[in-house]
Amino acid sequence: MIVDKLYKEVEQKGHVCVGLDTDYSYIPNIFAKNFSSKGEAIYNFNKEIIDETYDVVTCYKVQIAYYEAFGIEGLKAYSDTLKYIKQKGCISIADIKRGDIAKTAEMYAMGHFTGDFEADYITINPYMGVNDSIEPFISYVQNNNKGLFVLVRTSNKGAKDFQYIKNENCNPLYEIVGEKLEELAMKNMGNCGFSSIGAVVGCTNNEEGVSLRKKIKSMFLLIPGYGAQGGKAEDIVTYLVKGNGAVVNSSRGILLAYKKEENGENNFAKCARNEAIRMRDDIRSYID
Ligand SMILES: O=c1ccn([C@@H]2O[C@H](COP(=O)(O)O)[C@@H](O)[C@H]2O)c(=O)[nH]1
Repeated sequence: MIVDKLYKEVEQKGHVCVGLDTDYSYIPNIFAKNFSSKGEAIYNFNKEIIDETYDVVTCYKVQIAYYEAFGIEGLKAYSDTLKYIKQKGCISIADIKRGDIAKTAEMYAMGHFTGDFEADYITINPYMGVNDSIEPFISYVQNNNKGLFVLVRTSNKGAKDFQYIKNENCNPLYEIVGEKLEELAMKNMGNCGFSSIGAVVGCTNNEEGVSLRKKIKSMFLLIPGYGAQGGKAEDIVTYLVKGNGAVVNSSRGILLAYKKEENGENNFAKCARNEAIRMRDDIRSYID
């Protein structure tokens, strides 16, 4: 199962997931001017970042919004980036946050687990219910070595608007969602002790982190919120199980690391590498 590969990569390379949220405005002019289109510049920027980081990070999360925003050429850059991640032998997470009725979800599954936009993992929004939002993806998990990260508790401030609403027993919605998903996760376990059905849990609101982790024991976590959103390494440890069981995304923190260095524009990929190593070691320093 794909989760076994992810687990092994974390063992070997740490917890860092590089977020390729490649806003065209992030690309230094000195680099972008070598390309005839924005899409080409975005893809080649990603390629440089991947080449400089793939030996020190575990996976790449490609946020589709940044590519859709540039239409067809953006989607070509998206597709080429996913293919390049695969060519380097790395794991890709397509952050697409899809959720719809079952028939439509079947098409999302086909669209993002096969063909031009094929990724190893995708992110799913469970709001429309298990049968519709999640079931249509399960056959790919079981038969095609694919994985899901389902939104459970997100990293943004607005998470509190709905996800923290409590039922009559004082259980917040995110916990109820987590418990339901855990049942499904337990039916799709890898050999590493985690499931290929994982959860997105932000590291910015951690008050009930320990109790949430206990309720979703089998789920491998994708943790956004580190760095630019204020999440810290000490917040991550709550979600690890024997030092494994989660990858931690940083997008702006890594892609824009060059802005903090003198002459960084000429060495943006090297700066990304240094930041990825710093982040990896920062997280490791909290694991005993
Ligand atoms: O709860 C969530 C779920 C997804 N995201 C995504 O992660 C990255 C975060 O980017 P940073 O620049 O490291 O803040 C981005 O793609 C979000 O769409 C999230 O932030 N929170």
